[in-house]
Amino acid sequence: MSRAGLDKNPREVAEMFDGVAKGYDRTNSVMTLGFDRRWREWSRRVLDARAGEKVLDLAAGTAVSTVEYAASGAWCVAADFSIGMLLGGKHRDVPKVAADALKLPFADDVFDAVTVSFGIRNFNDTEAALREMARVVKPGGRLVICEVSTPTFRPFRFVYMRYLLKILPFIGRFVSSNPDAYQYLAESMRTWPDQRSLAEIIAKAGWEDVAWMNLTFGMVALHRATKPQRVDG
Ligand SMILES: C[S@@+](CC[C@H](N)C(=O)[O-])C[C@H]1O[C@@H](n2cnc3c(N)ncnc32)[C@H](O)[C@@H]1O
Repeated sequence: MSRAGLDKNPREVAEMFDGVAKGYDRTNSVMTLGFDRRWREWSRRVLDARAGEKVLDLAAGTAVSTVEYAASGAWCVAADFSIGMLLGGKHRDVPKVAADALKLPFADDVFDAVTVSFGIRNFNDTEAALREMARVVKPGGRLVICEVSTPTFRPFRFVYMRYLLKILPFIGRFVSSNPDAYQYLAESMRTWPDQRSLAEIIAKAGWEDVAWMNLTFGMVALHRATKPQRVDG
């Protein structure tokens, strides 16, 4: 079965996710020991979507987070370029759109908020995607990113980087239909920027008030930011 390389070729990434879509939700819960529920819960709280708002859940996969945001009464759309993943979430009653994060099929300034959970690490140009997200969000609109990150407690970080990420592909052999994808998962996690570096990329892409909070010892981080208000004149 296919896996993407670290150049994150969009076709390879989409094919890889098509290949793991069946059973993705279950595998995800097993691999995270159920912590994914808590991380999604925190994302929902930080996003703070309200009735009447329009929210873009980008790289939404099976729309597992999208339905959680939609429970607030906001209009939430799940966008992803893996049709397999979107189909995997067909039982979830939210609008779904096939879309590439680097070329979104939406007009400028239409969403109140944009969010990405465990997706941005797979984009082949992080900064360009962040600029594209800023384009579709209204001035003053919000960005929330939930992504794996770098554990903050030094001894744990050592064990995590040295051992846990190494056994991930091995575990993938037992729980996934595409074990090679778990090799990619471990490699992409090891090479992903830490909390501060990602905050700098977000700011460089034009977002302001960038801040983050660590979840589960920093294994996951939630970054939030705001699109600057338009300056007249
Ligand atoms: C690990 S899954 C996360 C899915 C979901 N957000 C969740 O929290 O379970 C990553 C998703 O990112 C999507 N993705 C990766 N690169 C993308 C891109 N350039 N445009 C749109 N979706 C992308 C993949 O297709 C996949 O569904």
